[in-house]
Amino acid sequence: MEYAIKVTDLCKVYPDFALDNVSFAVPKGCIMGFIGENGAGKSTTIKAMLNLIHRNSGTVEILGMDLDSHEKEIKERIGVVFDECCFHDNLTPADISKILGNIYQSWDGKLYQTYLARFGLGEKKKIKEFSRGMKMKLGIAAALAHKPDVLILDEATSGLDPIVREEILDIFLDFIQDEKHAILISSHITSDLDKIADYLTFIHHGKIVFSAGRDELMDSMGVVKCGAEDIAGIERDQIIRFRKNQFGCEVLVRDKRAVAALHPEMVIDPVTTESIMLFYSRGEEL
Ligand SMILES: Nc1ncnc2c1ncn2[C@@H]1O[C@H](COP(=O)(O)OP(=O)(O)OP(=O)(O)O)[C@@H](O)[C@H]1O
Repeated sequence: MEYAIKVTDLCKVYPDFALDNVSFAVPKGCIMGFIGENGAGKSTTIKAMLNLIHRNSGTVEILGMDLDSHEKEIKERIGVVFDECCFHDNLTPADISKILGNIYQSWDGKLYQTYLARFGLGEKKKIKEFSRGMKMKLGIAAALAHKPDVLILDEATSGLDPIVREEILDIFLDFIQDEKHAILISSHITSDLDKIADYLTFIHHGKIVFSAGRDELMDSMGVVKCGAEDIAGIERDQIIRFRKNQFGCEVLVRDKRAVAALHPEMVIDPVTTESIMLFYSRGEEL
């Protein structure tokens, strides 16, 4: 498999937080959803992957190039959007086109204008007059207009209403039709990831808990609904996490078919990205 992004043993130490040997890889032609609760380390990983903050150790390869030795070439071929607008308030979208046209060899002013029109953004309006959602859309238009091969998005759809979000998700799905392309997207909006992500990487307290195909996860894992006393009957190696509630217990199991075969009487619900996150973040281990 060819990878667009390969992060290996990335470590970053802050006084009260550390990224602990973070490793994951995004295959070409795929969208990777990067999930984890607030403070789990998603933005720190993304910033360290882009050399925006110093990393203590680890390597990052993007499009087959090492970040440290090919930073300039890599930055020409990736589009990055953060949840905070990175353009000065007094600029207009037209100013940004001039600036980015001087930075990126592959800047396509016409394509940029097409996205501005599609997102309903006036070229002459100052960014300080933009709403949060408009700023996010501007960031996405700018990231796409230099025709990158890889998009890296940190909470880039968080300020957008459901209609615009759906439009942006369609743009991402279009983008990925080119099998040389790839997207890494961190998001708390797990329903968006359920629509577009091929892979999910889950980070918890600075450590990767899993990085796997979303279909594979959804197809294998299940949530057993049972009484607290029934947990003991489930095979120990099947239990990932459990949560008690007022009605009994919910157990996230590794292989729902194997559990169903052994316990035909048990009710097993499908998982969602959100339920997996909740079990890992809030659930208990046996
Ligand atoms: N410059 C910094 N100095 C010290 N600690 C920092 C710094 N930046 C981030 N951290 C800490 O790193 C941890 C991870 O933060 P990070 O922003 O990566 O989380 P996140 O998963 O992106 O969270 P969110 O979903 O809330 O955006 C937090 O505990 C945060 O306080």
